[in-house]
Amino acid sequence: MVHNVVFVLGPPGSGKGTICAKIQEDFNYIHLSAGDLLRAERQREGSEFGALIEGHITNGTIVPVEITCKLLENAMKAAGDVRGFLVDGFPRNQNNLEGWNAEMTGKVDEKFVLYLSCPVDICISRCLNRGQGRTDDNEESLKKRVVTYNSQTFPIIEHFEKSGQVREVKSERPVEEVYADVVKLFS
Ligand SMILES: Nc1ncnc2c1ncn2[C@@H]1O[C@H](COP(=O)(O)OP(=O)(O)OP(=O)(O)O)[C@@H](O)[C@H]1O
Ligand SMILES: O=c1ccn([C@@H]2O[C@H](COP(=O)(O)O)[C@@H](O)[C@H]2O)c(=O)[nH]1
Ligand SMILES: [Mg+2]
Repeated sequence: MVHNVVFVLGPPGSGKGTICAKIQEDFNYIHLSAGDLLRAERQREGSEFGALIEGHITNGTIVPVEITCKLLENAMKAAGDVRGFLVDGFPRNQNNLEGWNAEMTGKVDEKFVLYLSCPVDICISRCLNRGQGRTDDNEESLKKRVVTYNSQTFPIIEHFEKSGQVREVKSERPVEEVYADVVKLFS
């Protein structure tokens, strides 16, 4: 079975999780946040990757693709028959992209990349006020996450842009305005 996939990318705090939750509710797409899957794996008793994942999350660096891709693939297999998957926060660097392509080519139909663009100062302020107790929502980790985003993730968005796959939605606006533009891409 070939699964429809929409990648959702943008800086930390740009609203990826918020928008994906709304799409999931309205369009029978399943939201798979790579970060959430890694946080769950970090907490899983007996996981051999817990300490490694924690180190990467705190430092804003990127977990090797073998781990993240396996978590995503397992979640997709477990979901059953749905319209597609919103893969939130992945692929984040060249390693992620190459590993995903090696493992998933032929198993997925990549529809487009939803790029939520937002100025970094707004994103940082949103993360600092998110109130979810994330270990990486502090000034120090956020600085590192932004460096990683600019140096490794933005080039991946540029890569997709070159093949015409990117749909940019400006997400510094109120959620309902952002979502109204996103809906047009799924309708
Ligand atoms: N358009 C918006 N306007 C104002 N606040 C927003 C908007 N979108 C999201 N937020 C808020 O900003 C915070 C970050 O949003 P969210 O968790 O969706 O971002 P994210 O892109 O998934 O971040 P991360 O990459 O860190 O996981 C949350 O507290 C959310 O409620
Ligand atoms: O594909 C991924 C996704 C996430 N990470 C790590 O998790 C944190 C948090 O990710 P969010 O998308 O903000 O929830 C991120 O900074 C990375 O350390 C990853 O390695 N690979
Ligand atoms: Mg998120």
